[in-house]
Amino acid sequence: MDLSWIITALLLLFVGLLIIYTIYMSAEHGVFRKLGIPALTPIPVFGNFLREMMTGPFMFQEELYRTYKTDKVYGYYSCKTPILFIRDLDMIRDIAVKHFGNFVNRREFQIDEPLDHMLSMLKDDHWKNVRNTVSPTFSTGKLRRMFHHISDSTRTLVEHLREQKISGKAVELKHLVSCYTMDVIASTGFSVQINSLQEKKSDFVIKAKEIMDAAGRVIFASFFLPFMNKQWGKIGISIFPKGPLDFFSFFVDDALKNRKEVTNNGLSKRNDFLQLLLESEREDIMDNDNMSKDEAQELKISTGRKPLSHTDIQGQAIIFLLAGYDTVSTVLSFTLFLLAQNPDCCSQLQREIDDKLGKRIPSYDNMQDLTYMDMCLNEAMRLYPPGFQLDRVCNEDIVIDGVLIPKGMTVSFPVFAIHRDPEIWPDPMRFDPERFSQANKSERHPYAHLPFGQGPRNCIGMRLALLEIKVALSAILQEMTPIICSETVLPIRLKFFQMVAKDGLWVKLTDRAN
Ligand code: HEM
Repeated sequence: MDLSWIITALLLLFVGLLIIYTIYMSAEHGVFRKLGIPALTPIPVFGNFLREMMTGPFMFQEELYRTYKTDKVYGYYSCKTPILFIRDLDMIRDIAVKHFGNFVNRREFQIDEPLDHMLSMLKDDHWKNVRNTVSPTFSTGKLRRMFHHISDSTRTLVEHLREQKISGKAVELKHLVSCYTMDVIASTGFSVQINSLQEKKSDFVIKAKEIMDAAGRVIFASFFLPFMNKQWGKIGISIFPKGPLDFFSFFVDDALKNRKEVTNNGLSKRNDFLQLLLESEREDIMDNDNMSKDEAQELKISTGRKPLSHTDIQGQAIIFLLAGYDTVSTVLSFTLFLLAQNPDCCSQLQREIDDKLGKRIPSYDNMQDLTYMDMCLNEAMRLYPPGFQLDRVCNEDIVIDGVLIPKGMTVSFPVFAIHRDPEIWPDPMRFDPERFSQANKSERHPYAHLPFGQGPRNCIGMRLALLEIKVALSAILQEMTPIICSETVLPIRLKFFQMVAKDGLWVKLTDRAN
């Protein structure tokens, strides 16, 4: 055959595929017009994705929130997928709580096993079963038993900060605090003792970071090649880096094997997340001698619970790592930074700590009555919420408050924009913990503040997260004060796609005595 024929045939094939791809990617681009919902005008294939990428998700969310100021809901297209933003707080409540049964699942992303078994990704009854099984891990009794792990990691962090304070050097809070949260996860999750501040070469730290850095690739694959979802594995391509995933899968398998031997030999058990997952494999958990009556009761309530599969267990071990690392370090580092910027609030918080704790090492019980600390944390999470956009997928046509939401539609809560809405939060960029006093709170819509989401699918790790943050914050502020310094860059500018300060969160630490 003549070469020019081959080239023409290939060209035609390419153009044909391009047309099919364009039609496929743009097939749903008229949905908001049909529903009579205001929306951005999409361009073929990309929808409004390019605009979102150019503006960055934070600014994009705020821009739309301002544009559709008078609308309860409005839409945009994330490549192929229509996304319905819900601006109205009553509607958010209805979706997250009242009609939860119709909005159980989240938007699907392309991920490989065992990541597709992580709680955050599971659907319907599978999600319900795993959530019921994992929930007791975060009960008071369990958190109390994990507390010494948190205490130990806090001591390491404070010792390091003390050295920095003495040297008079500026510190970048996000980096330091991330090392702390990695240590806490390794110990509370897996009873692995690491010191990330010293051992930067620890396999655990390196592999965990590699997994977390792969998020961009997952988004790209899911948005532009949605028809390939679930197909990558079949053609031998792993969207997530295979090495670190295997590392964690083997790590979990190995730990589970050892634990089973310990249990079978009647030796004493570990108090960590992995141990609880292991126990969930067994159906005789109600008679487990390692549980308090309350905890056993909590489990009994979840009747019909099936034991978790091995892949389920691997998935939960990995989500424990992914969900608990960056979120906690973001909140803790921004809170310390905002306190450095607002010395009056910092002094008030230190007075509360002095009052409730004195110089004692923070204990589990002390953490429950630090009300001003709760107010500071809530205010920091208002300004810098790690979960800045939350979504649910509608599983049956439903009309809420006069708006028809069709089956399959992804609805999204614009948390970042709601948290900075001047009509809800006057002078929104000002750090003002008083916004969370009982009196001020009672005057506001309860769904105006959503740092941990809402309803049955909210953050399962909230209590552990707050405990970690409060213990570290108390121990640091008991003996030192963060202050802004010549290295501090203000105002805070966020990275394009992450809740991370572009220029770092630089402060100096001074002695309380000064
Ligand atoms: C300050 C730290 C944290 C923040 C701000 C945070 C925030 C969130 C948010 C906003 C959601 C989505 C909720 C929704 O859709 O309504 C979520 C879900 C989740 N979080 Fe957290 N989180 C934090 C720490 C943690 C920790 C420490 C863990 C576990 C160790 C954890 C585990 C999870 C899991 C498993 C889900 C998915 C729950 C489900 O789908 O049922 N989070 N988190």
